[in-house]
Amino acid sequence: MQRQRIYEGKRRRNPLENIIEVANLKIWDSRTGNVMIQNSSFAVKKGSCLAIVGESGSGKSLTCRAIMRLNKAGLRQSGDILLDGMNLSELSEKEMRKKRGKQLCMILQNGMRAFDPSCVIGVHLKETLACHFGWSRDEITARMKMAMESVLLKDPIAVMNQYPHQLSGGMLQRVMIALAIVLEPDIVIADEPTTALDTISQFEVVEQFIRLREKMGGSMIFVSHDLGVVQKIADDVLVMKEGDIVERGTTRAIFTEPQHEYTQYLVSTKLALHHHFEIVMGGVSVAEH
Ligand SMILES: Nc1ncnc2c1ncn2[C@@H]1O[C@H](COP(=O)(O)OP(=O)(O)OP(=O)(O)O)[C@@H](O)[C@H]1O
Repeated sequence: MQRQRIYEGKRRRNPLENIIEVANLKIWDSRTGNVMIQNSSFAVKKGSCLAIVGESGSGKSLTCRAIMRLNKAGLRQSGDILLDGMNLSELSEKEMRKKRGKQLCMILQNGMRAFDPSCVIGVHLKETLACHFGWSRDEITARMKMAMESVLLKDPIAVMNQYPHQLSGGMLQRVMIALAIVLEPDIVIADEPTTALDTISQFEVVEQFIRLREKMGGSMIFVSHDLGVVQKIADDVLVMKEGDIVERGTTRAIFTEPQHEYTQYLVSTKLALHHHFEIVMGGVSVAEH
């Protein structure tokens, strides 16, 4: 059924329910023949947030990078990835570059890796935005300033004049979120965006992600180890284990009635850890909801 719809042409005529559809995704290492993702199919509904959870090495990042077509050389992928009905697997690298940033925006685990270390943040932001929009430098600065203020970055102009290494991990993630606000992509893919941060920055950055969703009304894939955060931000959850999707469902269903033994294990252990985090932060425990 899903595959049939995929081959109706590059773009379907009817308004679609899903912003992303992944069908029969397989990822393997062409050098060793090792298959990391066997056969993965899932969809992200328009305007919703899909969380991908699972232990380290379960294939979450490979899946995200496959959507962006950014997996490292040597890794191959097959299957179909539709963005609003358009099959990304059929696009040339040049066409794909136009989609990245403008329509598909990825926020990485480590902000330091996202920015060019040799130039100040503002240069990177201007180059990125100038490549997608015909805005003047002043217009770009004004839009970025407004977005940066909205994610509570004080003195955006000073931030734009600093090098990545001069900013904290939390600040860099907020700059990335501000950039996503300006880019207004069809979907934001956030791959463990809070993992590299200290506890206080994690808390603040998650709040900004929640606001980003409210602002964009947008679609999101949110990869996280932290099920407490997932419970706050996601509408639906995919659970991955060793390259397979072992369970999927609404966030409520996953947390209240996990079916798979592995999901039951994740929910019980991770919520216990998050409970500790909430106590340390003085917030309300998710377990109390
Ligand atoms: N460039 C690569 N070449 C070969 N194998 C890779 C490559 N990148 C990832 N893998 C392997 O693919 C599997 C899935 O990795 P992936 O990074 O997607 O896991 P993950 O679920 O995102 O884990 P983490 O939470 O630690 O980021 C792992 O076994 C990993 O070693």
